[in-house]
Amino acid sequence: MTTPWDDWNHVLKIDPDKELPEGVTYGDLCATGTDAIEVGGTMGITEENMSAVIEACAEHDVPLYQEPSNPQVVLEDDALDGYLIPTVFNAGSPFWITEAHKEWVRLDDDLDWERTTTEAYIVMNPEADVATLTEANCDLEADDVAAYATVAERMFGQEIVYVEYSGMLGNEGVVDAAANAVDDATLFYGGGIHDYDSAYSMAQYADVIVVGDLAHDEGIEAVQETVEAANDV
Ligand SMILES: CC(C)=CCC/C(C)=C/CC/C(C)=C/CC/C(C)=C/COP(=O)(O)OP(=O)(O)O
Ligand SMILES: O=P(O)(O)OC[C@@H](O)CO
Ligand SMILES: [Mg+2]
Repeated sequence: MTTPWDDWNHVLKIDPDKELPEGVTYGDLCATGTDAIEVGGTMGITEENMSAVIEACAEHDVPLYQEPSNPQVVLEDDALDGYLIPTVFNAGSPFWITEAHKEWVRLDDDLDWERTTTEAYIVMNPEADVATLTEANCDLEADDVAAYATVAERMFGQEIVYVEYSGMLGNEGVVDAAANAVDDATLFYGGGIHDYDSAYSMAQYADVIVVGDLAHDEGIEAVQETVEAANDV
């Protein structure tokens, strides 16, 4: 089976709760050469701020995905190419593994399964909002992460395994181990990518690097450098 993310090297994650640098537009971000835009964040996400970003990006020619942090903010919008739904494999509470998902399915009997895919998160930065929210056990060695990645792919049939260091640059050995542990699944890496070299270092192992805060903190040229690195590996 081929999936859109088979061909991706770079994803730009836009947080609807964060501002853009002065003079930067969503259109500029869409035109950085990134392979896809993911709209999502952990805290402060509402239907209003989500739809504002999705509307602004929809006018531009780049694949557009929503990454909802809870069922209440999922938007039905034809401009979206799909929904990437997190499930946190090392969460401390089952709510973030399957329970939020159960509630979503219970409350919506008309889900768009064709456009819905889960992402098997392994959350690694204990300081990140996503770690606090999900009570993730981030005290993991490379072999733990590799085993989670294998469980995600082989036992739970996950197409996307996501090593998430949101807010900090991760450990290359950990990402390498995760890469070696998956076969067909697409490995996403995100966290702390801030320039060409950091992007290149993680793109050596991950199939797709995800760049987030850089777009909000630095702007276009910095993001373009990371796109270049992702495509140079
Ligand atoms: C069932 C549905 C529709 C949703 C549930 C989805 C789940 C399980 C979400 C839990 C994990 C989560 C909140 C993912 C959101 C994406 C993410 C990891 C964003 C990065 O977050 P941080 O960088 O930690 O947070 P901020 O940038 O918001 O501070
Ligand atoms: O914001 P950064 O640290 O780039 O992380 C990107 C992404 O993995 C967050 O979910
Ligand atoms: Mg963040």
